[in-house]
Amino acid sequence: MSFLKLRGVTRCFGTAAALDGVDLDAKSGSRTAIVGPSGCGKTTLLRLIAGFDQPDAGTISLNGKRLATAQHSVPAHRRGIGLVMQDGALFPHLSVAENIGFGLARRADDRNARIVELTRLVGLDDALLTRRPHQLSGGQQQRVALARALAMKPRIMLLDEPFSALDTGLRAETRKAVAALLGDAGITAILVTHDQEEALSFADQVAVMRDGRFLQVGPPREIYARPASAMVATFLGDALIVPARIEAGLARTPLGPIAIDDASPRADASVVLRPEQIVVEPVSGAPKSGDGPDALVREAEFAGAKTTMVLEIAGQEPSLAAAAPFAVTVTCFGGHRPMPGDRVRLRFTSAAYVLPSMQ
Ligand SMILES: Nc1ncnc2c1ncn2[C@@H]1O[C@H](COP(=O)(O)OP(=O)(O)OP(=O)(O)O)[C@@H](O)[C@H]1O
Repeated sequence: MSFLKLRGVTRCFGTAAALDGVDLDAKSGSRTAIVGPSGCGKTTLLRLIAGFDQPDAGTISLNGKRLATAQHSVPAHRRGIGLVMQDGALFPHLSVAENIGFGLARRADDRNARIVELTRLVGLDDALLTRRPHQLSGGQQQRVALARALAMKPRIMLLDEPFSALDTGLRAETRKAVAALLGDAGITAILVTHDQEEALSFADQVAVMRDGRFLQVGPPREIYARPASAMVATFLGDALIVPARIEAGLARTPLGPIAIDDASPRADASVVLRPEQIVVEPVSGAPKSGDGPDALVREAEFAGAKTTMVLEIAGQEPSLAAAAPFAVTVTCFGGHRPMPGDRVRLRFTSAAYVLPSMQ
């Protein structure tokens, strides 16, 4: 059963709808990531769930009880919802211990023991308890913010880009630690992020948002492999999207015929290939069966494990409305690191996915 349930949640500022009829179901103990471009409504949604703002229409329910409608709103402090923000929002004049214990009863006998317990729970050393927030690293500050939120024993933890100020290594490490901790405590988490990798690795449910609506909601593997539209495909990672005519179980494309997932014949379609399905090799000898087209490397941006290239390919399917020569941007991983001017051959290692929608 759904623990957190949103139905038709709408919030307008002036005439513009920041949220436009959002539905969401999150099971108890699950982790949902909301991902989308800047200004699409992610923070507005978290603020409504937290109780800092009220919907103009729709309902927000938690465990079968209504938290908010346009007419009624349970105050934020009665919702049992924790919130961790991008910058941690720690109180700068308080020590780490005072920050963590902020919401705990001052006179409680076990206050200090609970602060130490929470400190250890988030992987911090007790020695940091006397420090002020500015004497901590960004990652340590985020863990203190998390401990402070956990102290209130929330039923739901809302995380608004909590890792974005951290550098890459620390970010991945903190994210993993937080996911494990929330999982162990059985706390339902809603994470807002710009970062698709973060969304896919953190969550068991990803919601892709645009212009105040969810374009697609689903498990990370499903939504990555079977995006509902080109926008979802490109938002969740690098994608090569090519126009296609689907016939006889194959996609006829400007890159030549490409094997596809099962799909019915269609004159006007698009297929998606992810970088891990594309091998870029030096041209050697005649093409073998199953090889893709040869191409000229126009641009190549080397970024360590991956190289992103603009390739020029002699259009192979003149009936498709794609300019010949056809230019594609391809990201590939692997040992071959082509340079501009090189000739390369493409090979697709698994079937492409036919997008259900042309948008
Ligand atoms: N208090 C407000 N008054 C007027 N407009 C607002 C208000 N809060 C948000 N908006 C508008 O609502 C839309 C959604 O904003 P929101 O902050 O939810 O987006 P976001 O997806 O969190 O963006 P970002 O990723 O940049 O933080 C934006 O167009 C924003 O300008």
